[in-house]
Amino acid sequence: MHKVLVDFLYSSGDGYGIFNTDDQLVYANPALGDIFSIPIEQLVGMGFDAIIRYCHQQHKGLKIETDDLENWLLYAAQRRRSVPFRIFEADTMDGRWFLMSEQCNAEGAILLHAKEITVQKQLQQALQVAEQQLRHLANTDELTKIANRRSFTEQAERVLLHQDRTDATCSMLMLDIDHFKQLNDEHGHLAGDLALQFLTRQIKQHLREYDLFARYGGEEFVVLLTDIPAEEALQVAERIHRQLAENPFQFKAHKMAIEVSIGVAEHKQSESLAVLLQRSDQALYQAKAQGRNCSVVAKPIVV
Ligand SMILES: Nc1nc2c(ncn2[C@@H]2O[C@H](COP(=O)(O)OP(=O)(O)OP(=O)(O)O)[C@@H](O)[C@H]2O)c(=O)[nH]1
Repeated sequence: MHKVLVDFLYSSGDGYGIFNTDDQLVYANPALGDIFSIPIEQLVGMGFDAIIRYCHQQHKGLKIETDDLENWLLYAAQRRRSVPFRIFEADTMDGRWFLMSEQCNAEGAILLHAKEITVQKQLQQALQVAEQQLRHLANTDELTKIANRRSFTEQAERVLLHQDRTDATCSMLMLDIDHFKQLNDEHGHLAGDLALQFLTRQIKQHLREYDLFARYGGEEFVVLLTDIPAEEALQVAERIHRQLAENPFQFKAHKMAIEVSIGVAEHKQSESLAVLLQRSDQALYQAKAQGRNCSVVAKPIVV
Protein backbone atom coordinates (compact mmCIF):
# COMPACT_ATOMS: atom_id res chain seq x y z
CA MET A 1 0.00 0.00 0.00
CA HIS A 2 2.76 2.41 1.04
CA LYS A 3 4.72 1.78 -2.16
CA VAL A 4 1.62 2.24 -4.30
CA LEU A 5 0.99 5.60 -2.69
CA VAL A 6 4.58 6.71 -3.16
CA ASP A 7 4.44 5.65 -6.81
CA PHE A 8 1.25 7.61 -7.31
CA LEU A 9 2.76 10.72 -5.72
CA TYR A 10 5.96 10.35 -7.74
CA SER A 11 4.17 10.20 -11.06
CA SER A 12 1.48 12.78 -10.23
CA GLY A 13 1.18 15.89 -12.37
CA ASP A 14 0.56 17.85 -9.17
CA GLY A 15 3.61 18.90 -7.18
CA TYR A 16 4.09 17.24 -3.79
CA GLY A 17 6.75 17.92 -1.19
CA ILE A 18 7.34 17.45 2.52
CA PHE A 19 9.31 19.92 4.63
CA ASN A 20 10.55 18.66 7.99
CA THR A 21 10.43 20.70 11.20
CA ASP A 22 13.78 22.34 10.24
CA ASP A 23 12.14 23.43 6.98
CA GLN A 24 14.25 21.12 4.87
CA LEU A 25 12.63 19.40 1.95
CA VAL A 26 12.73 15.66 2.69
CA TYR A 27 10.47 14.55 -0.14
CA ALA A 28 9.67 16.02 -3.56
CA ASN A 29 8.16 14.53 -6.66
CA PRO A 30 9.38 15.51 -10.17
CA ALA A 31 6.38 17.81 -10.72
CA LEU A 32 7.46 19.91 -7.73
CA GLY A 33 11.03 19.95 -9.05
CA ASP A 34 9.64 21.29 -12.30
CA ILE A 35 7.79 24.10 -10.46
CA PHE A 36 10.96 25.18 -8.63
CA SER A 37 13.00 24.47 -11.75
CA ILE A 38 15.38 22.29 -9.71
CA PRO A 39 15.88 18.55 -10.42
CA ILE A 40 14.61 16.52 -7.47
CA GLU A 41 18.02 14.92 -6.82
CA GLN A 42 19.26 18.44 -6.04
CA LEU A 43 16.01 19.73 -4.54
CA VAL A 44 15.55 17.11 -1.84
CA GLY A 45 17.66 18.17 1.12
CA MET A 46 17.48 21.88 0.36
CA GLY A 47 16.01 24.23 2.95
CA PHE A 48 12.97 26.38 2.15
CA ASP A 49 15.09 29.56 2.26
CA ALA A 50 17.71 28.04 -0.07
CA ILE A 51 15.03 27.09 -2.60
CA ILE A 52 13.58 30.59 -2.58
CA ARG A 53 17.03 32.20 -2.82
CA TYR A 54 17.81 29.96 -5.81
CA CYS A 55 14.60 30.95 -7.63
CA HIS A 56 15.17 34.63 -6.88
CA GLN A 57 18.82 34.70 -7.93
CA GLN A 58 18.49 32.47 -10.98
CA HIS A 59 15.17 33.99 -12.14
CA LYS A 60 13.87 30.47 -12.48
CA GLY A 61 11.08 28.45 -10.93
CA LEU A 62 8.78 30.36 -8.57
CA LYS A 63 8.42 34.05 -9.32
CA ILE A 64 9.74 35.92 -6.27
CA GLU A 65 8.87 39.56 -6.78
CA THR A 66 10.80 41.55 -4.22
CA ASP A 67 13.75 43.93 -3.95
CA ASP A 68 14.21 42.85 -0.35
CA LEU A 69 14.57 39.08 -0.26
CA GLU A 70 15.48 38.91 3.43
CA ASN A 71 12.26 40.66 4.36
CA TRP A 72 10.33 38.39 1.97
CA LEU A 73 11.79 35.31 3.69
CA LEU A 74 11.00 36.72 7.14
CA TYR A 75 7.42 37.34 6.11
CA ALA A 76 7.12 33.85 4.60
CA ALA A 77 8.55 32.29 7.79
CA GLN A 78 5.89 34.10 9.84
CA ARG A 79 3.11 32.72 7.68
CA ARG A 80 4.38 29.15 7.31
CA ARG A 81 3.13 27.00 10.19
CA SER A 82 0.99 29.92 11.50
CA VAL A 83 -2.13 27.82 10.77
CA PRO A 84 -2.65 24.07 10.25
CA PHE A 85 -3.75 24.61 6.65
CA ARG A 86 -3.30 27.48 4.27
CA ILE A 87 -3.85 27.97 0.61
CA PHE A 88 -2.45 30.58 -1.79
CA GLU A 89 -1.72 31.19 -5.45
CA ALA A 90 1.80 31.40 -6.88
CA ASP A 91 3.18 31.84 -10.36
CA THR A 92 6.36 30.69 -12.01
CA MET A 93 8.85 32.57 -14.17
CA ASP A 94 7.58 30.67 -17.24
CA GLY A 95 4.05 32.05 -16.75
CA ARG A 96 2.31 29.12 -15.08
CA TRP A 97 0.02 29.54 -12.07
CA PHE A 98 -0.39 27.13 -9.16
CA LEU A 99 -2.78 26.77 -6.30
CA MET A 100 -0.50 25.89 -3.40
CA SER A 101 -1.62 24.37 -0.12
CA GLU A 102 0.48 23.84 2.98
CA GLN A 103 -0.76 21.35 5.50
CA CYS A 104 1.11 21.46 8.79
CA ASN A 105 1.09 18.52 11.23
CA ALA A 106 1.34 18.68 15.05
CA GLU A 107 5.16 18.40 14.94
CA GLY A 108 5.50 21.23 12.44
CA ALA A 109 6.25 19.27 9.27
CA ILE A 110 4.57 20.63 6.14
CA LEU A 111 2.98 18.76 3.26
CA LEU A 112 3.10 21.04 0.21
CA HIS A 113 0.70 20.42 -2.65
CA ALA A 114 0.74 22.45 -5.88
CA LYS A 115 -2.02 22.19 -8.47
CA GLU A 116 -1.63 23.96 -11.80
CA ILE A 117 -4.39 26.52 -12.44
CA THR A 118 -2.88 28.37 -15.42
CA VAL A 119 -5.95 27.83 -17.63
CA GLN A 120 -8.37 28.94 -14.91
CA LYS A 121 -6.17 31.99 -14.22
CA GLN A 122 -6.08 32.93 -17.90
CA LEU A 123 -9.86 32.58 -18.10
CA GLN A 124 -10.23 34.72 -14.97
CA GLN A 125 -7.96 37.40 -16.46
CA ALA A 126 -9.84 37.30 -19.77
CA LEU A 127 -13.08 37.64 -17.85
CA GLN A 128 -11.75 40.66 -15.97
CA VAL A 129 -10.72 42.33 -19.23
CA ALA A 130 -14.13 41.54 -20.75
CA GLU A 131 -15.84 42.94 -17.66
CA GLN A 132 -13.81 46.15 -17.92
CA GLN A 133 -14.64 46.47 -21.60
CA LEU A 134 -18.32 45.87 -20.89
CA ARG A 135 -18.32 48.49 -18.12
CA HIS A 136 -16.62 50.92 -20.50
CA LEU A 137 -19.20 50.19 -23.21
CA ALA A 138 -22.08 50.57 -20.77
CA ASN A 139 -20.78 53.99 -19.69
CA THR A 140 -19.70 55.39 -23.04
CA ASP A 141 -21.65 57.02 -25.82
CA GLU A 142 -20.85 55.02 -28.93
CA LEU A 143 -20.74 57.93 -31.36
CA THR A 144 -18.80 60.57 -29.41
CA LYS A 145 -16.87 58.23 -27.09
CA ILE A 146 -17.61 60.47 -24.11
CA ALA A 147 -19.68 59.46 -21.08
CA ASN A 148 -23.32 58.65 -21.63
CA ARG A 149 -26.25 59.85 -19.53
CA ARG A 150 -26.17 56.82 -17.22
CA SER A 151 -22.49 57.23 -16.41
CA PHE A 152 -22.86 61.01 -16.05
CA THR A 153 -25.68 60.62 -13.54
CA GLU A 154 -23.65 58.19 -11.47
CA GLN A 155 -20.54 60.36 -11.44
CA ALA A 156 -22.36 63.66 -10.99
CA GLU A 157 -24.20 62.33 -7.91
CA ARG A 158 -20.83 61.59 -6.37
CA VAL A 159 -19.38 64.99 -7.31
CA LEU A 160 -22.37 66.83 -5.82
CA LEU A 161 -22.10 64.88 -2.56
CA HIS A 162 -18.42 65.79 -2.36
CA GLN A 163 -19.12 69.44 -3.17
CA ASP A 164 -21.77 69.53 -0.43
CA ARG A 165 -19.34 68.09 2.10
CA THR A 166 -16.56 70.51 1.19
CA ASP A 167 -18.82 73.54 0.78
CA ALA A 168 -17.46 74.03 -2.73
CA THR A 169 -19.42 75.37 -5.69
CA CYS A 170 -19.89 73.69 -9.02
CA SER A 171 -21.89 74.59 -12.09
CA MET A 172 -23.68 72.80 -14.85
CA LEU A 173 -23.84 73.58 -18.56
CA MET A 174 -26.65 72.05 -20.58
CA LEU A 175 -25.93 72.44 -24.30
CA ASP A 176 -28.18 71.74 -27.25
CA ILE A 177 -27.31 72.15 -30.92
CA ASP A 178 -29.44 74.74 -32.71
CA HIS A 179 -31.40 73.73 -35.79
CA PHE A 180 -29.77 70.34 -35.84
CA LYS A 181 -32.70 68.80 -37.66
CA GLN A 182 -32.01 71.19 -40.52
CA LEU A 183 -28.37 70.10 -40.74
CA ASN A 184 -29.48 66.45 -40.84
CA ASP A 185 -32.16 67.17 -43.41
CA GLU A 186 -29.88 69.19 -45.69
CA HIS A 187 -26.67 67.19 -45.45
CA GLY A 188 -27.78 63.76 -44.26
CA HIS A 189 -27.46 61.75 -41.07
CA LEU A 190 -23.74 61.07 -41.55
CA ALA A 191 -23.07 64.82 -41.58
CA GLY A 192 -25.11 65.05 -38.36
CA ASP A 193 -23.06 62.29 -36.75
CA LEU A 194 -19.79 63.93 -37.76
CA ALA A 195 -21.06 67.26 -36.45
CA LEU A 196 -21.76 65.66 -33.06
CA GLN A 197 -18.21 64.30 -32.97
CA PHE A 198 -16.84 67.65 -34.06
CA LEU A 199 -18.78 69.48 -31.36
CA THR A 200 -17.52 67.04 -28.72
CA ARG A 201 -13.91 67.82 -29.67
CA GLN A 202 -14.56 71.57 -29.62
CA ILE A 203 -16.18 71.52 -26.18
CA LYS A 204 -13.47 69.28 -24.72
CA GLN A 205 -10.88 71.95 -25.45
CA HIS A 206 -12.47 74.17 -22.82
CA LEU A 207 -12.80 71.61 -20.06
CA ARG A 208 -10.39 70.40 -17.42
CA GLU A 209 -9.78 66.67 -17.12
CA TYR A 210 -11.77 66.46 -13.90
CA ASP A 211 -14.88 68.16 -15.33
CA LEU A 212 -17.67 65.75 -16.22
CA PHE A 213 -18.77 65.82 -19.83
CA ALA A 214 -21.45 63.63 -21.31
CA ARG A 215 -23.80 63.24 -24.23
CA TYR A 216 -27.09 63.57 -22.45
CA GLY A 217 -29.43 62.85 -25.34
CA GLY A 218 -29.51 63.06 -29.15
CA GLU A 219 -28.02 66.53 -29.67
CA GLU A 220 -27.87 67.51 -26.03
CA PHE A 221 -24.68 67.60 -23.96
CA VAL A 222 -24.08 68.25 -20.31
CA VAL A 223 -21.01 69.46 -18.42
CA LEU A 224 -20.42 69.59 -14.69
CA LEU A 225 -17.69 72.11 -13.91
CA THR A 226 -16.27 71.42 -10.47
CA ASP A 227 -15.28 74.27 -8.14
CA ILE A 228 -16.67 76.88 -10.51
CA PRO A 229 -19.42 79.41 -9.74
CA ALA A 230 -22.03 80.52 -12.29
CA GLU A 231 -20.14 83.63 -13.48
CA GLU A 232 -17.09 81.55 -14.42
CA ALA A 233 -19.25 78.82 -15.92
CA LEU A 234 -20.85 81.48 -18.12
CA GLN A 235 -17.35 82.47 -19.28
CA VAL A 236 -16.68 78.84 -20.24
CA ALA A 237 -19.97 78.81 -22.15
CA GLU A 238 -19.01 82.03 -23.95
CA ARG A 239 -15.65 80.53 -24.88
CA ILE A 240 -17.46 77.54 -26.39
CA HIS A 241 -19.68 79.87 -28.47
CA ARG A 242 -16.56 81.71 -29.70
CA GLN A 243 -14.71 78.51 -30.47
CA LEU A 244 -17.62 77.25 -32.57
CA ALA A 245 -17.99 80.58 -34.39
CA GLU A 246 -14.29 80.67 -35.23
CA ASN A 247 -14.04 77.01 -36.23
CA PRO A 248 -16.73 76.03 -38.69
CA PHE A 249 -17.60 72.40 -39.18
CA GLN A 250 -16.65 71.12 -42.60
CA PHE A 251 -18.61 68.42 -44.38
CA LYS A 252 -17.48 67.67 -47.91
CA ALA A 253 -17.35 71.07 -49.66
CA HIS A 254 -19.61 72.70 -47.09
CA LYS A 255 -18.43 74.75 -44.15
CA MET A 256 -21.02 75.53 -41.53
CA ALA A 257 -20.89 77.05 -38.07
CA ILE A 258 -22.36 74.75 -35.43
CA GLU A 259 -24.34 76.84 -33.00
CA VAL A 260 -25.47 75.81 -29.56
CA SER A 261 -27.78 77.14 -26.88
CA ILE A 262 -26.50 76.75 -23.34
CA GLY A 263 -28.26 76.72 -19.99
CA VAL A 264 -25.97 77.48 -17.04
CA ALA A 265 -26.87 76.70 -13.44
CA GLU A 266 -24.84 76.92 -10.25
CA HIS A 267 -25.30 74.11 -7.79
CA LYS A 268 -26.76 75.16 -4.49
CA GLN A 269 -25.81 73.47 -1.23
CA SER A 270 -27.80 70.18 -0.83
CA GLU A 271 -29.54 70.59 -4.18
CA SER A 272 -30.24 67.24 -5.85
CA LEU A 273 -28.87 66.39 -9.27
CA ALA A 274 -32.41 66.16 -10.63
CA VAL A 275 -33.21 69.74 -9.58
CA LEU A 276 -29.88 71.06 -10.88
CA LEU A 277 -30.54 69.36 -14.23
CA GLN A 278 -34.05 70.77 -14.31
CA ARG A 279 -32.82 74.34 -13.67
CA SER A 280 -30.09 73.97 -16.34
CA ASP A 281 -32.70 72.68 -18.77
CA GLN A 282 -35.02 75.61 -18.03
CA ALA A 283 -32.13 78.04 -18.66
CA LEU A 284 -31.41 76.23 -21.91
CA TYR A 285 -35.05 76.55 -22.89
CA GLN A 286 -34.81 80.32 -22.25
CA ALA A 287 -31.66 80.52 -24.39
CA LYS A 288 -33.59 78.85 -27.22
CA ALA A 289 -36.50 81.26 -26.66
CA GLN A 290 -34.12 84.25 -26.74
CA GLY A 291 -33.06 83.40 -30.28
CA ARG A 292 -30.56 80.52 -29.78
CA ASN A 293 -26.73 80.60 -30.07
CA CYS A 294 -26.51 82.15 -26.62
CA SER A 295 -26.22 81.22 -22.95
CA VAL A 296 -28.60 81.94 -20.11
CA VAL A 297 -27.80 81.59 -16.42
CA ALA A 298 -30.55 80.01 -14.31
CA LYS A 299 -31.94 82.26 -11.64
CA PRO A 300 -30.77 81.41 -8.14
CA ILE A 301 -33.33 79.46 -6.12
CA VAL A 302 -35.11 81.64 -3.61
CA VAL A 303 -35.50 79.80 -0.31
N1 LIG B 1 -27.22 62.58 -37.18
C1 LIG B 1 -27.77 62.44 -35.99
N2 LIG B 1 -28.86 63.13 -35.68
C2 LIG B 1 -29.37 63.00 -34.44
C3 LIG B 1 -28.82 62.14 -33.49
N3 LIG B 1 -29.55 62.23 -32.36
C4 LIG B 1 -30.54 63.11 -32.60
N4 LIG B 1 -30.45 63.59 -33.86
C5 LIG B 1 -31.32 64.52 -34.56
O1 LIG B 1 -31.35 65.76 -33.91
C6 LIG B 1 -32.50 66.45 -34.37
C7 LIG B 1 -33.10 67.24 -33.24
O2 LIG B 1 -34.13 67.97 -33.75
P1 LIG B 1 -34.97 68.99 -32.90
O3 LIG B 1 -35.25 68.39 -31.55
O4 LIG B 1 -36.12 69.41 -33.72
O5 LIG B 1 -34.00 70.16 -32.62
P2 LIG B 1 -33.31 71.23 -33.57
O6 LIG B 1 -33.60 70.98 -34.99
O7 LIG B 1 -31.87 71.26 -33.19
O8 LIG B 1 -34.03 72.52 -33.13
P3 LIG B 1 -33.72 73.44 -31.88
O9 LIG B 1 -33.12 72.59 -30.81
O10 LIG B 1 -35.04 73.97 -31.47
O11 LIG B 1 -32.80 74.48 -32.34
C8 LIG B 1 -33.44 65.39 -34.95
O12 LIG B 1 -33.51 65.57 -36.34
C9 LIG B 1 -32.76 64.09 -34.62
O13 LIG B 1 -32.95 63.11 -35.60
C10 LIG B 1 -27.67 61.38 -33.87
O14 LIG B 1 -27.09 60.60 -33.11
N5 LIG B 1 -27.17 61.57 -35.12
